[in-house]
Amino acid sequence: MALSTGINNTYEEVPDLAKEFVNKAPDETGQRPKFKVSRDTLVRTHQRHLKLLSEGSVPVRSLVLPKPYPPARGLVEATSTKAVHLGDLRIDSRDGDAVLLLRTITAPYVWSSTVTVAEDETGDVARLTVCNLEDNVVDPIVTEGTILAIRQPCWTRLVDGGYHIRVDHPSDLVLLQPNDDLVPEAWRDDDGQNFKGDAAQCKKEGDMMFLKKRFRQALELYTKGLQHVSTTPDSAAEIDLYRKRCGVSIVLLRLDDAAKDLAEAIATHARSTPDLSSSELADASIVKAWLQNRSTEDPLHISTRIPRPLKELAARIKFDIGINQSTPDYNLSVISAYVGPLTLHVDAANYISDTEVRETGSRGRGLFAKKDFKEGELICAEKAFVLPGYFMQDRNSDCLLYSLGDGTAAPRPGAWLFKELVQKLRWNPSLRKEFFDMGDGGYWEEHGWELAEEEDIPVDVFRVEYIRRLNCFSAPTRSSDLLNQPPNSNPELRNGFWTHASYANHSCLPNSIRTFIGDLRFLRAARDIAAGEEITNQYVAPDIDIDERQEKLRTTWGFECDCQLCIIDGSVSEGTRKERLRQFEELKSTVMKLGEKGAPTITSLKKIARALREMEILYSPSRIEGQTTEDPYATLPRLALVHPTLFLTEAWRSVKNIDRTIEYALKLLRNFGLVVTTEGGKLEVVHNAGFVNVETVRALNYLAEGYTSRGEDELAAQCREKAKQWYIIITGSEVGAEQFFGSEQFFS
Ligand SMILES: C[S@@+](CC[C@H](N)C(=O)[O-])C[C@H]1O[C@@H](n2cnc3c(N)ncnc32)[C@H](O)[C@@H]1O
Repeated sequence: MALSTGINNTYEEVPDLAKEFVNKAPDETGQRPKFKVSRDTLVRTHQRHLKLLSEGSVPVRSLVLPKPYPPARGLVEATSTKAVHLGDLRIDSRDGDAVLLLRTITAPYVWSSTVTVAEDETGDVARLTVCNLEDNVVDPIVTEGTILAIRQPCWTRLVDGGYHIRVDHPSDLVLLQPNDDLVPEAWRDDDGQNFKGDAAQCKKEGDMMFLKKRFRQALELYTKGLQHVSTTPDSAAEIDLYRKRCGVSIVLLRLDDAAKDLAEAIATHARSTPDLSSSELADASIVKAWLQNRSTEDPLHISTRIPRPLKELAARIKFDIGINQSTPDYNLSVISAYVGPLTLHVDAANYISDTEVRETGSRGRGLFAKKDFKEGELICAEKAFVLPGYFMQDRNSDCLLYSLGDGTAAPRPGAWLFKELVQKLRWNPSLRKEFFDMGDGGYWEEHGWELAEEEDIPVDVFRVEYIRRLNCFSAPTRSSDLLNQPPNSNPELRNGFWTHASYANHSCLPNSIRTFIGDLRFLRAARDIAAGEEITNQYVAPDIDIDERQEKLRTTWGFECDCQLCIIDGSVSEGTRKERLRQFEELKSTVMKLGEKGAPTITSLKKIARALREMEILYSPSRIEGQTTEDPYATLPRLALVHPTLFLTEAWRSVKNIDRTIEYALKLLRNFGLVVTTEGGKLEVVHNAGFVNVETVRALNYLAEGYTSRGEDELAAQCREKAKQWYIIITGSEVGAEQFFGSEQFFS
């Protein structure tokens, strides 16, 4: 579908207008709408929008979250709910017990949200907008004739002056079956349009729908088939229908339902197999518990005692829910070869057992080592809770997320992650606890919302978004892919969510490095870590300027870093800080101009080296308050010096000056806080501040080249060894190392 500007499309919210409206329009809370729109007008407007949609007259998807309000809680029951009609509703005024029954009278418009026209029992009509639904045009959820219960309904004003019924939280919308107790008598007899075949026909028709990607219709047909076999037992058909419905649920990320159906399929198979009929496999609740227990163990040997198709589904469900193994046992080259933009999700168990989450004292909870880890060792590996897959190049997948409550906005990676998180949480109550245990920045507590002991955790979309923002990570398809990007390219990264490793707090001087291969996220030790030590990670590479650095951490994650680098950078006088930045910018522009002229001359390099020496003075003890002799930067990164040193290292290398290349490569490592000595022909990293990155790997490789040229082969080999170790730390595995190191130009 070609996207257009969406002119005349009033179903699509324009975020800037919506923001202005929310902040400036007079408060009409509790009032009745000023006018009613007739059924004809609503339907006509809707038909026009359906036409726009089919013509592609839609803008980029904008998901707009209004000002926060809590979701409806508990279950909708015919006895305990307060039935209301459209005529009873007020503007922005929600009653937690009220339920509005609606029946849709049009096909849905599905783009940024699902929009339809619906009537209540009295025949009154309204535009209904359902946001945050995992809806699509091919397989819509709210089709014409759907009966819905809207919880805590109210009128919401539209920017163009109209009114609609808007639903944001998944629990505020309940799709009802025509025979549900809540459904009014007059709407009950809708069976006429339904498929009337027997179990076999339901299955056949369901398969057809599945092939057409009409997954929800397939689900309905398999359910109907199962209703048939409940009255005319046929275990083979029953197993088949449960298995098929399980497969559809997996596609729709409904893992709880999938586990339930597969458990039924396995139990039915066991009951109808003489050898198994009296085994635990005949008890669906035991099988379901095994499917969801997060363990790789199979003490009942379930997977070896069931037919292959069921075994494969069991593996699929267990991997998708997440299983934990106690050893870091991964074939990374196989996993890496499998992974691609369309195959992000790998079949692998998590390894998290040698780390634990506990209170830190001042930074909330943190991740801690349960054993000693050597530099480079895998600390933990974890499959994503959610990592959306979509085509980066496809404009149709463009999507933006706006939160009108706090005025924030997120581009496509965050928007899709939000959408998929809502979907996964909505359909899998068993996975909610681990997600909602993550920090939401105090949002839920601030409002005084608490849950009863046994209460199902509601999917509050605003809370989901707070948790997403504070805990998600940007991920490339493979970390090693980033090494092959052209300089200064800024590839779009996906946004994903990993629950265990996300407890690692930030430090600018981290002891672990995170990497990604598909949806597997690895943490490796950037230096030796002792049992009991907190594991830290750089959320973002620190800015040179401490104020900018803290500002970024404050606005994105709500804290200021107090690592040793931040303490020392923060104790430098403002004058010196400004001077560092000024000299850095000046040098940067000199270097850029030089780059434009082609190969640098020796004279120009010497000039830059002189300027760098002057900058080094700005890091001397005399420049730091209260310091006289001791150098507070002795083992700390000197961030303003990194880029000029990097330039000089590469420039000396390009003019084949071996001694200078070695000198500046060592300086580069030092300026990253990696203090390296080569005394006695032995490479030793005497201090490692945690800045292991592609530049430091390259610096080691340049050292190896240089020492080789000087005939110092032993030292060169040690540099190469270290470079390879660091390559694994920064990419997660040794895949691609040969290509990376082989492509480097050696001195001739
Ligand atoms: C991804 S979570 C880490 C786990 C978090 N500490 C918790 O208890 O859920 C990110 C949040 O942790 C806290 N945090 C992370 N690093 C921190 C640090 N260096 N100092 C203070 N707070 C930090 C901030 O509240 C941040 O929003």
